[in-house]
Amino acid sequence: MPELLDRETIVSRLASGWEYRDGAVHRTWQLKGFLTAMSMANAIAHLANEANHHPDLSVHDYNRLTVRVTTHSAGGVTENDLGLAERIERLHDAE
Ligand SMILES: C[C@H](O)[C@H](O)[C@H]1CNC2=NC(N)=NC(=O)C2=N1
Repeated sequence: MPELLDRETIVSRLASGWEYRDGAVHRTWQLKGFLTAMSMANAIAHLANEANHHPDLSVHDYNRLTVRVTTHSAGGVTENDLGLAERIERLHDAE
């Protein structure tokens, strides 16, 4: 089982815009519209499924997308979560 990381390690490795709270790393984006937010959610879903690491995704308030990444089996944030957060971040940069 992957090892839980401590707060200092997590916070020092998060890209700007990401937050650590309640045992997970989160980011919310405001996109151009509802469909753009849905498309980004789908792109994340594909990437996550390939990695077999599944975040919580919420499209809300018309054009906002919130992603929450944690490792359920470990009960908190592990290397897998920081890795997925980085890949999501790169995907967003590319869009
Ligand atoms: C069997 C399979 O590898 C596990 O159920 C995986 C799938 N995706 C997962 N995703 C997340 N976020 N946490 C997990 O603990 C997890 N476990």
